[in-house]
Amino acid sequence: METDLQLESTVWVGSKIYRAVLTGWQFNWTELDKKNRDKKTISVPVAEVVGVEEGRVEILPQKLIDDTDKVFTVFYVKRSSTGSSYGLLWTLGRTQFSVPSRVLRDQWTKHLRAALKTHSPVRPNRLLVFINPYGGKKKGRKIYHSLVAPLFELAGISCHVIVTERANQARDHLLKKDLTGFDGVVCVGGDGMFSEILHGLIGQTQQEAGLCENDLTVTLQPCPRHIGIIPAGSTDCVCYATVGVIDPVTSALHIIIGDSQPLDVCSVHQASGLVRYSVSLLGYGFYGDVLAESEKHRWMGPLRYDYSGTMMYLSNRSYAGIVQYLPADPLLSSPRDRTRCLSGCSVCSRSTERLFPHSSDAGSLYSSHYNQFSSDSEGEWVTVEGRFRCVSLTCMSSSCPKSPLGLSPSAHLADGTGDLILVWDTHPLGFLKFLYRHTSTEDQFDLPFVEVHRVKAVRFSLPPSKEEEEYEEIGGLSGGMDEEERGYIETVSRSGSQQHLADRGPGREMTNLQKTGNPFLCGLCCSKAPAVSVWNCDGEILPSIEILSRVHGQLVRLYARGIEDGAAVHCSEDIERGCTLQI
Ligand SMILES: CCCCCCCCCCCCC/C=C/[C@@H](O)[C@H](COP(=O)(O)O)NC(=O)CCCCC
Ligand SMILES: Nc1ncnc2c1ncn2[C@@H]1O[C@H](COP(=O)(O)OP(=O)(O)O)[C@@H](O)[C@H]1O
Ligand SMILES: [Ca+2]
Repeated sequence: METDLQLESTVWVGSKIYRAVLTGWQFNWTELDKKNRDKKTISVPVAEVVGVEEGRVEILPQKLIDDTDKVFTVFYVKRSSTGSSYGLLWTLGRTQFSVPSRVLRDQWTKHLRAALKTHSPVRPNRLLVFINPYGGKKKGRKIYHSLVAPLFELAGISCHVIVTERANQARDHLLKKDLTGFDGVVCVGGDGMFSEILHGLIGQTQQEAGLCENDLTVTLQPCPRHIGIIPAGSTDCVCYATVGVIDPVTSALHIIIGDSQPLDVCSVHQASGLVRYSVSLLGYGFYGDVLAESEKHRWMGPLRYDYSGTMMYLSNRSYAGIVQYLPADPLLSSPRDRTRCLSGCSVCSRSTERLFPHSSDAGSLYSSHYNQFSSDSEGEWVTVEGRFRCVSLTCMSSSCPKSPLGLSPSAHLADGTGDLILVWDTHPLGFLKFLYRHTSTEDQFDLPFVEVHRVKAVRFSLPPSKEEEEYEEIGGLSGGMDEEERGYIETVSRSGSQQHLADRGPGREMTNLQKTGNPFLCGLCCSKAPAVSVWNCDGEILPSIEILSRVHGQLVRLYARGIEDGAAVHCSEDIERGCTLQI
């Protein structure tokens, strides 16, 4: 039987006989018994077919073609559980079909390819790929060329590949070069590399739209190009939180089939304008100190975070600060509602309607972005002041292999809000309990010294008494910076004027860790601790302490689909915790 996008015939897979049916949206093949009765059916959505080739074809580890006249091979997405990770692992499924004639073989390949074009219009044709050869365990190049490039080739995607030679090369390229013809940008690296792509694409989009990124109140234009992440970094949080596993093949398959996951982005401003964007972690205190310390130990690779985390825990620091936040609508969702943002999340879908009220399809999203920060609809700011172990803002769960449920397990990828986590100063064992709960399913917010708020914006400032001490000791915290970078550290004084660290005079205090060289003594015995910490912004140290951050709903789109519902099956602990799983 044959119509435009439909085809049905008898086929053989190995020695077994099947009836194969293409219905347009679905391709399936059913094993038949000797009396022609149906046995098992395998069904693949056309949207998840990766490619169709004439003959018997192998792709990995290398492409081998045996162009047998009456055989065609179909490649498609196959799911398997990982056991340990939250999401589902995708692998490349491959089935070789034999048919009675070459004519029928050609009909099958023609129809399947036509169905792919018709039903998967969002697939990328051309991609710009940046590889950071130094990220994570320095395996970016190998991962791309051995695991990813063959899949892109199979899917007929053409790629322009740039192996970076310096930090910020990818960002600068995106800001300066004409991106016409590229459907998306892929980064092979970690969260820092993703952040470069994020800055490049957001900046380039605002330039084209004539919008000023420095203006905190401006409604930024969502980026029309998708970002793909092939994980090859240290934390790989953005990949883990949007796909559910750290696996280059899974991520490559999401890119190939043109999956689309919107993502909220925080912009971070100081008085003089935009400082950076953040998606995974904007953290002051513990996470800032861990990052600053870890930069001195980059040679350790991903282990630098474990080492620095231990050192910073033992140094037992807390910092004074004033936190102001603008709460999000509590009727829409809450960071304590025990839901999980999964693929097709209803909270995020409703947010799309709210953020883009006049758009009926994704294509028109970019012309009707609702002003999310108009002063009349802002609401009331809340102010808290005190000493904190850490102050963190994340606009997604920020789950990662270190913390499978993340910094805020019920945060949403695309709801236009972020979660503000305030950990007040507490006893070292209390703080250890808080940190340890990130590695298990125990609720890290169910502690008396922890608060979590769903917010639209956050402001952080130093209490008046800290103003003088502000940068006295930042030299000890900005361990990863060279002299030149340190010179750039500046603050906004309470009167609003900016002052350079270099202008602040002599007498910079050493941190206790520097004085004693002993983290135990430093944390537990010495009295003088640094007065200020630094901000960790997705793995970069910010040059300012007093900042204002706001969430921009669904500012970028990733080639991902969120964590698939099938993952719920593997999360028995979550069900015990009473989670409602959002579908
Ligand atoms: C006693 C056990 C303590 C375990 C604490 C676990 C807490 C883990 C939370 C991790 C949140 C990660 C948020 C992501 C941050 C990344 O953007 C950033 C840069 O990543 P990359 O470019 O890949 O290097 N990573 C970090 O800042 C690492 C934080 C590690 C904190 C221990
Ligand atoms: N060729 C390069 N040399 C040095 N640094 C680079 C290069 N390319 C990218 N970077 C920078 O390396 C930093 C870390 O990269 P990332 O891929 O996130 O690895 P990791 O997860 O190990 O930190 C990023 O901030 C990025 O700007
Ligand atoms: Ca969010």
